[in-house]
Amino acid sequence: MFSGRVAVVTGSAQGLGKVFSGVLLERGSKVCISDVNQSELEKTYKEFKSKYAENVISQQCDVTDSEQLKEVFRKTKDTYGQLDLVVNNAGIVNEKNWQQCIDVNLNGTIRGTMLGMEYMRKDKGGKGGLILNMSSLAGIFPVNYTPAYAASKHGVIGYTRSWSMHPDVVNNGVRLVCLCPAFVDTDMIKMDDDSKFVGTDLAQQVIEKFGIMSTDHIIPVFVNAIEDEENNGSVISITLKGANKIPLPMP
Ligand SMILES: NC(=O)c1ccc[n+]([C@@H]2O[C@H](COP(=O)([O-])OP(=O)(O)OC[C@H]3O[C@@H](n4cnc5c(N)ncnc54)[C@H](O)[C@@H]3O)[C@@H](O)[C@H]2O)c1
Ligand SMILES: CCCCC[C@H](O)CC\C=C/C=C/C=C/[C@@H](O)[C@@H](O)CCCC(=O)O
Repeated sequence: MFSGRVAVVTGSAQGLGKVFSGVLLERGSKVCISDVNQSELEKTYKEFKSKYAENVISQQCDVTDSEQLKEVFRKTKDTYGQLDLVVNNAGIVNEKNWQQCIDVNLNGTIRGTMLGMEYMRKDKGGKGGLILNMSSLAGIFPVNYTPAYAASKHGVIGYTRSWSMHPDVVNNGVRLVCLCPAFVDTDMIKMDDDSKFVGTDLAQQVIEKFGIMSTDHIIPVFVNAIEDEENNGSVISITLKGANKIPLPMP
């Protein structure tokens, strides 16, 4: 299931993207890691390269820049000859610069999804595959201290679910899944920047309610989404209590 498969993971210099890339490499996949943060990307690349040799390549990429993202896909296909998995993981929290928040989280995911479909659809020369989009519990609940972030993550769910129901996509072997974790122990949840939230105290209260998961907590759900080839269109919440498929709300 993993051995010999080829993946693109955005925002993979650190945090969940780095963890996901490590999981794939450990299981024998080939991975193109990419991130806007060149210095952190270089460090992660060196670390992975020493363990996984030619199974890892790296390409700096800001997901708000279509040409840079296209280059990630081009390089991956040129190097490994195929593409089987796209993890649209790059994300930020920034309520002051809410435009950037939407552009990275939602538009970046849309760009990555479109490229993923272009490279993996059977009618376009691909072999089918999985597009795994990172949403959040903030894509399911309203979040009063990060409204733009919540909007971006709600958008990721709507976008992913919509394509997963399109016959041209389903019939050409591409499936799409959304992961929606609560708080995970990465730099994202650090209260280190006033521009992130509109009310750090409000954020703190919700973090206390949900607790903080280790990145390890997310791995089995990530692995299962890849292994379960029947899984298309799922939106999966992940909290300390476990993982649950969120049913479609009916009007
Ligand atoms: N940590 C959490 O509590 C949590 C919970 C739910 C969902 N998520 C989502 O998981 C994903 C990963 O977040 P994380 O917790 O690992 O955060 P993180 O801040 O540790 O990592 C995010 C990575 O994305 C990169 N990035 C930021 N802007 C980018 C851009 N324009 N182009 C390319 N890369 C960019 C960063 O440089 C960083 O390496 C995000 O989509 C986030 O919204 C995180
Ligand atoms: C502060 C860090 C910002 C990063 C956000 C991460 O993506 C994680 C967001 C995770 C969960 C947020 C949930 C918020 C829910 C509340 O606003 C509330 O509505 C939930 C109420 C649920 C209940 O009462 O059962």
